[in-house]
Amino acid sequence: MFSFFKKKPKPVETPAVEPQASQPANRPAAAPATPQATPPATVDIVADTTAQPVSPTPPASAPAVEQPARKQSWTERLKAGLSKTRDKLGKSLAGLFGGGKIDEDLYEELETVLLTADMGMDATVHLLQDVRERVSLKGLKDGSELKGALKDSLNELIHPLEKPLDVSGKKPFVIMMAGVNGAGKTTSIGKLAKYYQQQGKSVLLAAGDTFRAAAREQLMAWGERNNVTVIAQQGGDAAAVCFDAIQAATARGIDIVLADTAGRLPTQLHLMEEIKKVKRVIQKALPDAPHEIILVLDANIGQNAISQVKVFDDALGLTGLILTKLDGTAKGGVIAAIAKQRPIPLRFVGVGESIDDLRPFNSKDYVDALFD
Ligand SMILES: Nc1nc2c(ncn2[C@@H]2O[C@H](COP(=O)(O)OP(=O)(O)OP(=O)(O)O)[C@@H](O)[C@H]2O)c(=O)[nH]1
Repeated sequence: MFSFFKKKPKPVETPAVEPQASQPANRPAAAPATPQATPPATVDIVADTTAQPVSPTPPASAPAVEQPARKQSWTERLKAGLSKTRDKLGKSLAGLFGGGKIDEDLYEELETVLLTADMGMDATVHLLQDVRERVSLKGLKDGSELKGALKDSLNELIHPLEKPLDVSGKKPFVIMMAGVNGAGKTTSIGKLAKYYQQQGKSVLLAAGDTFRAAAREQLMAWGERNNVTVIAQQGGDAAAVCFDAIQAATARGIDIVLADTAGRLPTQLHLMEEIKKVKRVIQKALPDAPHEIILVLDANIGQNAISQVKVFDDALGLTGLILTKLDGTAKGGVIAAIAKQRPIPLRFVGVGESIDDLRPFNSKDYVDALFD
């Protein structure tokens, strides 16, 4: 019934990122279908990959990722990734920071700029109040001095989200992923698996997205290329896949289990019930698991992120967030909205499709990349 494969483990010091191995587990070009309450009548057969050699070429569904001639540093990539938000914010702020008296008109303009960067009303009101206090405390007079005050204020607001995920102390450490369709769960799992592998940790993947056959194949192909065990099941029970994966990880002394789940909208109540069941079954497999429940958010959705965070948090008790696709949006200000309205630790941010484009969130780097 269960089909899983494992490549012979290579030494941990396996050369970090070969061009092929560096590709994230990409989805096929076709848009994902909204999952159905019941699994599709016909399901792609999961090949028994136990004895299959590693394919030297990536599957068609994994588009090539161009490697830059010179590898950019993370700060450079973060800055490049946030360029859309920065352009929008920066252009508007340039007028405000350009000089001139700090007066009510200027505060009004600042309010508009913050709202259009998707910071949301609560965070905007908070930031304005805080900037006003800083201005009066420091006796600032000129608009050009506002930039520093705003940077400090924003950093203070979002800094509490900077809580790197500590995966030590539990073995296996079980991370469960949740989110809407196409948010970037499967891709993030591939990136995280590589991230933890590079730290010398053993990783096992649970292909719990049993609605989208391509997601399972995506994970299996990725696991095969990167010597990571993937537990997959042909058919519809995500909870069973996760249960099986945790048992396998426990038996093999694996450090980290990354459990994928199907994309779902917070309004699809039956699917929200299904994901609660996945969590309960994980708890049955290992009483204190899942140790981390991450909601993966696509930064393009801006303010909608807040309602997603609230519903998934109420259903599952989120312990972390991943914000993907910051590179494709001018809505990077949504982090401030999250910090104000539901401050769940932002474990990682994604600024691109390459394997290195997912990193732990650092509030100062983020603010610097946004303003400088
Ligand atoms: N530009 C950019 N693209 C990203 C990022 N993260 C993920 N993607 C892309 O987003 C698309 C969707 O990613 P998936 O990982 O398949 O999404 P998913 O949440 O697993 O989707 P479902 O299985 O339908 O729930 C893929 O094309 C990814 O390459 C990012 O940080 N930046």
